[in-house]
Amino acid sequence: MEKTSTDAFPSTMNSSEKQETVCIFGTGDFGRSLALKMLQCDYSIVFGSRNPLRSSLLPNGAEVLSYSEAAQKSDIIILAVHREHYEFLKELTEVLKGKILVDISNNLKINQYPESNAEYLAQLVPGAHVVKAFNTISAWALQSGALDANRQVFVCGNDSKAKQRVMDIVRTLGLTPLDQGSLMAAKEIENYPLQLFPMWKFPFYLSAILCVFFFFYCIIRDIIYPYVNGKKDSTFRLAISIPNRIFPIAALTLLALVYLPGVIAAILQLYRGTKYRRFPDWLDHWMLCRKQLGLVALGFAFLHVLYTLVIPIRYYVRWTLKNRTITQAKAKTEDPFSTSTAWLNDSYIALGILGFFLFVLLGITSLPSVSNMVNWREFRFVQSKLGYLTLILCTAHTMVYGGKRFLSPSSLRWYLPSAYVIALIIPCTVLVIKFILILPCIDKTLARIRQGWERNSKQTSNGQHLKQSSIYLDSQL
Ligand SMILES: Cc1cc2nc3c(=O)[nH]c(=O)nc-3n(C[C@H](O)[C@H](O)[C@H](O)COP(=O)(O)OP(=O)(O)OC[C@H]3O[C@@H](n4cnc5c(N)ncnc54)[C@H](O)[C@@H]3O)c2cc1C
Ligand SMILES: NC(=O)C1=CN([C@@H]2O[C@H](COP(=O)(O)OP(=O)(O)OC[C@H]3O[C@@H](n4cnc5c(N)ncnc54)[C@H](OP(=O)(O)O)[C@@H]3O)[C@@H](O)[C@H]2O)C=CC1
Ligand code: HEM
Ligand SMILES: [Fe+3]
Repeated sequence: MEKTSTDAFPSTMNSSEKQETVCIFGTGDFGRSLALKMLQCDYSIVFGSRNPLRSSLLPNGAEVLSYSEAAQKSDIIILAVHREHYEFLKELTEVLKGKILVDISNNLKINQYPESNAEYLAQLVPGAHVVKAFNTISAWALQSGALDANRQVFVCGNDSKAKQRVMDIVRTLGLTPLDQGSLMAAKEIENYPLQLFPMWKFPFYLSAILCVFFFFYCIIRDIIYPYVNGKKDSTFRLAISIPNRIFPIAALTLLALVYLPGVIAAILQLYRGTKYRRFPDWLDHWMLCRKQLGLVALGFAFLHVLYTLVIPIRYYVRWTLKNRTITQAKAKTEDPFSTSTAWLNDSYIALGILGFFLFVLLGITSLPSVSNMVNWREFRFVQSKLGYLTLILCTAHTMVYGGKRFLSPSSLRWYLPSAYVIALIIPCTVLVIKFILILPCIDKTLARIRQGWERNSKQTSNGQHLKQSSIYLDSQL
């Protein structure tokens, strides 16, 4: 599309303090809500409607005309009409020439049409300057003022002056415009409101897979095995014992998976000898949802702690203790006190408590109100260094919990080791690789690569450098 300057049209100011006149096509929900908000901000509003005389419920102070009459009143026209009805604009091509057409439309499905609604509009009315905006704001939020959750308005368009004027309106309405570039970005902007928690999808699916896998694993080891071998009904374990295995295991595994992409990235950088090559998409995406992975892990850790707190009041636990005491009294024997067991027991619980404390600290620093108070270095220190310490403590907690039984053949059931042994595979792998990576000789090379040094620097010209998008997580914080 050719870029014509929007200087040609002067902004239609009514008086010194009054804002300009803006035309809104369509008297539906969104058109009315936007008009009300704009009138409150001192704009003059002219509606364009199929039936100017029959339009009702319109905010006081707004004028209603036919589409072509309304278009002549302003050089900014906000199109509050569904894409399916854009056809009528073809007849207005002459009137709309050189005007700013703001496309606010959304679709019902991702990629519903081959081209974005805004690009389609630009094809329909080639003489106008199409700007995409407002589609992520709901009519209800505009009217009720409940915009705290999302004040961001993504804006894109090919004519920078037209885009600037729309961004000025957005700002005047008390919203935050975010320039997303040319109209080519419209498709992505239109997809935003249709995505349901995009960054949470991977963590949720992953935790669902982990939980299902360990659920069946525990059912086999803790319920089916005792039944087959001793006709014992252990189904009551489904309520607390098994969840209190699945949840901590999920917490530990997910925590390790937060730190695994960092070490994979480091290995890739070492192997390639440069930081200027993009990571594969899967790694990029994984890196970008580490915060969400971490928070889901924290949720599971909380559940584990709650389930652990109720252990002493469980009937099964009280019965076992009482029964053992009675059996010992009858047999006139007693368990000798084992200092090493006491040490192991206290140690694993202490490690769990400390690990959980740091875990919560990580969660607190990820709250925007807290992360905004610390600078980038401090945030990285907490997230990276304390994060690894959390992983070390939680892994140690699980290992010491295994204690003397850890890897002993007697704890195998149908050749299956205890669930926590499997849960330790990923955390231990991450910690071992991290340990290797921080060995001085490797760490030095990695640090140089991350400062921009390249092993084969002669082969790559500076102009071709591609920045890795995943490392820069600041936008997420
Ligand atoms: C409860 C909880 C909450 C979390 N909240 C957040 C959150 O709010 N936000 C968030 O982003 N993550 C969050 N996370 C995820 C995680 O803690 C962070 O992503 C953490 O930074 C990952 O650490 P890393 O060492 O693997 O980091 P990486 O960023 O992968 O860094 C690895 C190493 O490379 C270095 N490095 C990385 N990039 C560069 C570069 N471009 N140049 C030079 N050196 C570089 C770093 O100094 C670091 O030593 C959370 C995790 C948990 C468990
Ligand atoms: N509602 C919301 O919360 C949001 C809506 N949007 C977008 O805003 C646009 C308008 O949405 P909304 O106001 O909810 O929709 P409505 O159905 O409430 O309003 C659409 C308006 O379009 C006009 N129109 C023009 N031609 C036709 C036609 N052939 N058939 C029917 N109506 C026509 C009508 O106005 P008239 O009768 O005056 O001609 C009608 O009132 C959509 O593109 C939507 O995706 C974006 C973000 C949020
Ligand atoms: C206040 C903090 C914590 C306490 C008091 C605690 C206590 C316990 C206890 C008592 C057990 C044994 C449960 C049983 O006998 O069934 C256990 C097991 C376990 N804990 Fe913790 N824990 C804490 C935090 C954590 C954290 C933060 C993690 C990991 C992220 C974790 C991971 C595990 C794992 C993987 C097991 C083994 C589960 C199994 O297979 O039975 N714990 N913990
Ligand atoms: Fe143009």
